[in-house]
Amino acid sequence: GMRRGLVGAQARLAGDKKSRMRAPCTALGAPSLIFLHGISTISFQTWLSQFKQLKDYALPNSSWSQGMMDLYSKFLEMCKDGTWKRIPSYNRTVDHIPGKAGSNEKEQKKTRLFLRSMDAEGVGFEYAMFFNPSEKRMVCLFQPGPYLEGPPGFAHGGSTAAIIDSTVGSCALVVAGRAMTANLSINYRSPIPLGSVVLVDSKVDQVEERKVFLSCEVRSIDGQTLHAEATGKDLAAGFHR
Ligand SMILES: CCCCCCCCCCCC(=O)SCCNC(=O)CCNC(=O)[C@H](O)C(C)(C)COP(=O)(O)OP(=O)(O)OC[C@H]1O[C@@H](n2cnc3c(N)ncnc32)[C@H](O)[C@@H]1OP(=O)(O)O
Repeated sequence: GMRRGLVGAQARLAGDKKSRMRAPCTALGAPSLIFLHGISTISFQTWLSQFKQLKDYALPNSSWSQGMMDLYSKFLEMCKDGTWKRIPSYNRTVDHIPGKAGSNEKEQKKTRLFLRSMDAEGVGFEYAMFFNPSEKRMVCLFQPGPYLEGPPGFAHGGSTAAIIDSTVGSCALVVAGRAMTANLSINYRSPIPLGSVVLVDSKVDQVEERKVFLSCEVRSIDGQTLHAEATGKDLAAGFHR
């Protein structure tokens, strides 16, 4: 139903030459409001994002291994009943903030989300996140590329810290609203081979006023290898008083 609604909306927009001629610059404004009816907010935003040219980087590309693709499909399947939600990923933090997406302010144009700083596909951080609201759990499918090397053939500890921080941080963000990582403690248990796929699995354990306590494990797909474990504390809001 949702898909049919979108296709219908696009067809109507494309076919409505009169309104396009009358107001070519308001394709995002008035006409889109008409189509809001009957379309869920999320799918509407997804549909809208194509006009704002926001590229979602958490979608499969040719660098993804079969293991990454299989895992991604498995999580997409688990999204169907609403248990899990796919989290889109843009290359600027500001585009994740509702109401600020697609903002063209000069200064913001120059910034990039650290994990999306490499343009070539597959060389750096390839990842996709899924959120489970009832478990307050954020899982990140992560395939480290060749430019994240630390020890020969293995991921740099800083890159592991970065993906853990982002996963834990996104989890805190979704659960508690605006949040900053105040503390992150990582134990590295076994090196992560470059090009392999691991699961970064984080959850909120406790919330005490502004303090959000999180834990995280990085494991191989089969769960047999523990690569890293971490605990973190995020502080929600208040930091921008
Ligand atoms: C959806 C997709 C989106 C995708 C979007 C992408 C997501 C990316 C996420 C990236 C996440 C990051 O990298 S964040 C960037 C890295 N982090 C930072 O730069 C944070 C730098 N630090 C700070 O700005 C500040 O220290 C804060 C905000 C963390 C805390 O300052 P504050 O707000 O003034 O709080 P403060 O009064 O000091 O402390 C409040 C209480 O917390 C405790 N507390 C404070 N700091 C700590 C600490 N490090 N460890 C333990 N406890 C602490 C205090 O003891 C106190 O407890 P009590 O006395 O009340 O009991």
